[in-house]
Amino acid sequence: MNRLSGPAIGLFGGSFNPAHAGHRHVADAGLRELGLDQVWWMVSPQNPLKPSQPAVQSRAQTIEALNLPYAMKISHIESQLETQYTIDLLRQLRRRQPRTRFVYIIGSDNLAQMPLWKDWQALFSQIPIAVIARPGEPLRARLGRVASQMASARIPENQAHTLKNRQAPAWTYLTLPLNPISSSAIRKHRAADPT
Ligand SMILES: Nc1ncnc2c1ncn2[C@@H]1O[C@H](COP(=O)(O)OP(=O)(O)OP(=O)(O)O)[C@@H](O)[C@H]1O
Ligand SMILES: O=C(O)c1ccc[n+]([C@@H]2O[C@H](COP(=O)([O-])O)[C@@H](O)[C@H]2O)c1
Repeated sequence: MNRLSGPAIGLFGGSFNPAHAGHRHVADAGLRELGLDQVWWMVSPQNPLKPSQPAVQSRAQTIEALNLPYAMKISHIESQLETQYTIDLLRQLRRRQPRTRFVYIIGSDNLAQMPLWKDWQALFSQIPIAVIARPGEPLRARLGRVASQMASARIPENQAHTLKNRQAPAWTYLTLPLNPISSSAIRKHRAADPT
């Protein structure tokens, strides 16, 4: 089962407009439930499926304000490699760090949306994926197209800590206590009460 022996790193991509405690909940799950050595908070320059985002640096500052623990890093790798699509980023990262055990981490809203991503099946064949349940999405995501198409590669939640050592395709769905926070709710609240 063990294909690589380097550090186990969770790749946690996001718009982070702004970063919030729900993101920390996801990254904590990466360290605790997946047993990863590090989680990289990769600030996406521009999610191809979202409207134009504020500058990367200003969004990164909202991550800094969360005072992340040592095992979590803010990463600008997507800006450095000039990738916009996750599959392109992963291919480059795997070439640059062939021994590292990368795990890709997403919230369940992104699993449901994944058929819109570039080459999503290739993404599953590149890297193990951990999906963290999110309010409003679990049933739709679990029963969605991606989950059913990838059903044979799914590993039980109680084996999540083995994901980092598995050959892709392999994924798990973590039904931790849900965290309801979202960036859009924060933006809406701020727009309504800018004081
Ligand atoms: N509360 C949460 N629970 C689980 N996953 C989350 C939560 N908040 C964000 N995520 C996940 O974190 C990643 C980055 O999310 P993102 O920066 O887009 O925040 P967001 O709150 O989803 O933003 P918006 O509301 O603007 O869409 C995504 O994979 C998303 O699914
Ligand atoms: O590769 C794609 O087609 C793709 C489409 C939508 C989103 N993503 C990635 O998904 C991650 C989460 O995005 P977001 O906006 O939901 O935080 C972020 O790293 C994006 O680059 C990737």
